[in-house]
Amino acid sequence: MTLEDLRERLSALDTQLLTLVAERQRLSREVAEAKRSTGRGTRDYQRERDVLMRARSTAQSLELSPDLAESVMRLLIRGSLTTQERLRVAAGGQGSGRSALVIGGAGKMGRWFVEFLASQGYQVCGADPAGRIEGVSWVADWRETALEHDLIVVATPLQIANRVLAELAARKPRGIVFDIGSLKSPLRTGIKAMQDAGLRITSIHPMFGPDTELLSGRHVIFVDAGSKEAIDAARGLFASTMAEQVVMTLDEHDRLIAYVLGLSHALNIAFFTALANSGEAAPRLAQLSSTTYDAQVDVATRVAGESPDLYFEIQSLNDYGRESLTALRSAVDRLWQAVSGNDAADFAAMMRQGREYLAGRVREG
Ligand SMILES: C=C(O[C@@H]1C=C(C(=O)O)C=C[C@H]1O)C(=O)O
Repeated sequence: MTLEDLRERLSALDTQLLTLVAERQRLSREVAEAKRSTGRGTRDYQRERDVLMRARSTAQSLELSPDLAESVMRLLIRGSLTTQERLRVAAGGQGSGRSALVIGGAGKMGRWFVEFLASQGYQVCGADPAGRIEGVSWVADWRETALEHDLIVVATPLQIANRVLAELAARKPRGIVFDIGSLKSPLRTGIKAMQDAGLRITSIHPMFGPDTELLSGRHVIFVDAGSKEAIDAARGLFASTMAEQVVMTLDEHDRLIAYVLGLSHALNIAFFTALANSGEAAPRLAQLSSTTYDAQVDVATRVAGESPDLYFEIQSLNDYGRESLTALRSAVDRLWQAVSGNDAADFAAMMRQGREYLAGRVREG
């Protein structure tokens, strides 16, 4: 057989494989329906384990790599979970007959919320001078609307969000209002103005990016701003997803985020800055690779591609931001001391402490 013949056979096989994948996706939609009618949850870890174990043993008998089989099955399970979650969100949606306004609707997370709310049956209006989404009713300036919506989502950059909340407090909308800011300290005065006006305000932080399709394994943080009705409604929006809900206070949120976002961004910024300043070594590094270096470069590349304005806000506007940066500086100092002082014992102590700490927080893949 020629190379062309062989490739033709491969292409035919690929079509067959994808036809089967489509069939699997169709069946998983039926499974979603069966689970919903019997009141069962979407995700079933036991079943997933069985599917993966079965794939591994089938692979073995076919002389195929069990790791390859497992990776393929993980992708397929992810695909079917995404489909099932979407169906459940649509079926469980409380938006029918209700309206929502997304202020900052053309931004990355604003768009995510426009689509998420529309999929729950909300009549969504976007407000953003910077752009619009085709097929969605839109105003450039939210102040032009009568603010009669059942739900108002504030999805603008942080400092604007604080001003929007303060202005909303003066307009006294009857609906439930929440922001989706990555930090809450810069929103303190806006949230307080809403509380003082007796309005239904809460504050949420979806811990995922705008490209996220499957919420399983993701967290959504809900900050209690004193209105039970508002926090319950916001939590209700995510009830039919598989996202994990966490409730905390404003200060607790920012202290944790100083590490979860602040520290990890800072570490990557320090990493690529050190690399970029490495002079002659830099071009040669590109030709080498090691597992750790490649993985770190991947993360750093994503960080370097993010918005400098947002990332600066995340560092500078957090009341607790200096705490995590100081922790990073002390850690680098200690490493410096251990290495330059030839202190192998302290170096080993750092490694051991890290291993023990990280072993306590392994997450499911
Ligand atoms: C399809 C199902 O739903 C989910 C997806 C699975 C899969 O794609 O194999 C397995 C378990 C569930 O988490 C199911 O429960 O069978």
